[in-house]
Amino acid sequence: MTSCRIRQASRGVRSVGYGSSPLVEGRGATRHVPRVAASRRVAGTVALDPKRDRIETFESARTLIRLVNEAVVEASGIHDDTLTYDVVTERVAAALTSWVRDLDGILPEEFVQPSSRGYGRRALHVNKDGLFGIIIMAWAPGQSTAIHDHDDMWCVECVYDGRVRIDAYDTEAYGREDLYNLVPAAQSFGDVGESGQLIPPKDVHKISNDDPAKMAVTIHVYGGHMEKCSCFRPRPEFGDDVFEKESRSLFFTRNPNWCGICG
Ligand SMILES: N[C@@H](CS(=O)O)C(=O)O
Ligand SMILES: [Fe+2]
Repeated sequence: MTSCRIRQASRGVRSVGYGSSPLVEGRGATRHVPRVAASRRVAGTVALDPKRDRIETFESARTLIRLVNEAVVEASGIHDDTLTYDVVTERVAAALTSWVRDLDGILPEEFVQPSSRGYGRRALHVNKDGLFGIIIMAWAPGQSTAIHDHDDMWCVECVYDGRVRIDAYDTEAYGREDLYNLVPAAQSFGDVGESGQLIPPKDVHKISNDDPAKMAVTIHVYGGHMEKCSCFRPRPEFGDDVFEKESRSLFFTRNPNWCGICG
């Protein structure tokens, strides 16, 4: 459950967006090269200063956290019946889009690395009062989620790099508590700087990077600490569109190469 004091009033899925990013071979692993701020691109070349760039990415990430915090806290502090999930998600979506597009936001490179064990999932920030969490996801070509929900939390997703596909589903009771008919409801694609909202109970979806060659990176803001969600497993013995709902724990991607002095 979200600890956000925001009343749910409407629901829906809106499209997200993505762009392109190169993959280069690093030492022993494929390395994803983060986007470079547009202001640093000069006639197709980039003036690189690795140390300055590195510091700049953390400064930029702090700006992202501040903008999201302002959007959520302002919306949460208003005790008004007219305030809905729509308000907070729209404010957060505007903050994310503005950070990516207008501010040329750039993330520290460890957040955008692919993982061979499924899409990369790394926490950038968890609000100390449990109001929201910002998770960065890195999608290698072909990687995707299972069909899942968001444990009753609102969510805003924004494309930072590449392009993702979002498949949304409607759920219908099947006649047994843990079984549901899933009906494909909407398919959309997100490009760089585009944001989309997912508001329960209309939040059953799957995200994938179906580009065969390009990475995608997305920024996800949830209305709390999301430590579990429900996944929907096909149960063809009951019918082609019948799925069983199962609770799953969510984990963060670990990369042992991050620590240079590990014993
Ligand atoms: N909800 C997924 C990513 S997405 O499909 O919204 C996760 O937290 O890993
Ligand atoms: Fe999700």
